[in-house]
Amino acid sequence: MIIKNVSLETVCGITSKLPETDKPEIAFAGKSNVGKSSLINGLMNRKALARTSSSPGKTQTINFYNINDQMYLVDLPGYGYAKVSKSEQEKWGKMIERYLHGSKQLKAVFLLIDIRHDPSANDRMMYDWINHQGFRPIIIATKLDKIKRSQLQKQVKLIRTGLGMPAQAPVLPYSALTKQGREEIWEYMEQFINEE
Ligand SMILES: Nc1nc2c(ncn2[C@@H]2O[C@H](COP(=O)(O)OP(=O)(O)OP(=O)(O)O)[C@@H](O)[C@H]2O)c(=O)[nH]1
Repeated sequence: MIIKNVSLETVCGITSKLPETDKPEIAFAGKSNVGKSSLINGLMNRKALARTSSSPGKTQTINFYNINDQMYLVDLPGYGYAKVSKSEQEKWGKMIERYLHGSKQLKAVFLLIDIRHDPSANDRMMYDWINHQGFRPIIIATKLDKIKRSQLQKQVKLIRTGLGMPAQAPVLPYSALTKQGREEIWEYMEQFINEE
């Protein structure tokens, strides 16, 4: 997709009413600090519209980015950040559930996993949960530039096994530094957007 204009259209806090948009939505989930804001900025060709930070746990809102008045990228709050209280995390869990369950326009959910690490218990829970909500999560393995090329297959396999993924399901590696993988992710997103 050629990005002509993007804007942060809606920011939802924990008690906000979720918007009912009339354009396809693609959502992004992942644990705090996995590189979600960096990915969303990269997909939008923007340096810093989505907040990036080295202090994790900042994104405690659901953000709707309008792309070309054609679709929305939906940034879900990062999970698993220890400094956010259990009760707060539970509230967010319910809010995300409300969104996944309630959105009429949600076409796909991408789940981000750091390519260097085994998926955590929280990652597995999120993966199962997205499945349970009726979506097939597409995995994006972030921070590709942090591993050697020779480690790629091994790390992808760790992610597959760790999440219990079916053989054909894709794992899309991405680096926010080099933008490697950006086109493949857009190709996937466009398939979902064009699907009826
Ligand atoms: N080397 C490298 N660093 C990355 C990459 N993606 C993100 N980072 C860094 O990882 C840190 C976290 O990135 P963010 O994009 O803020 O992560 P987030 O998932 O939005 O984090 P939360 O706000 O906690 O939800 C930042 O210091 C980024 O610069 C990547 O592909 N390569």
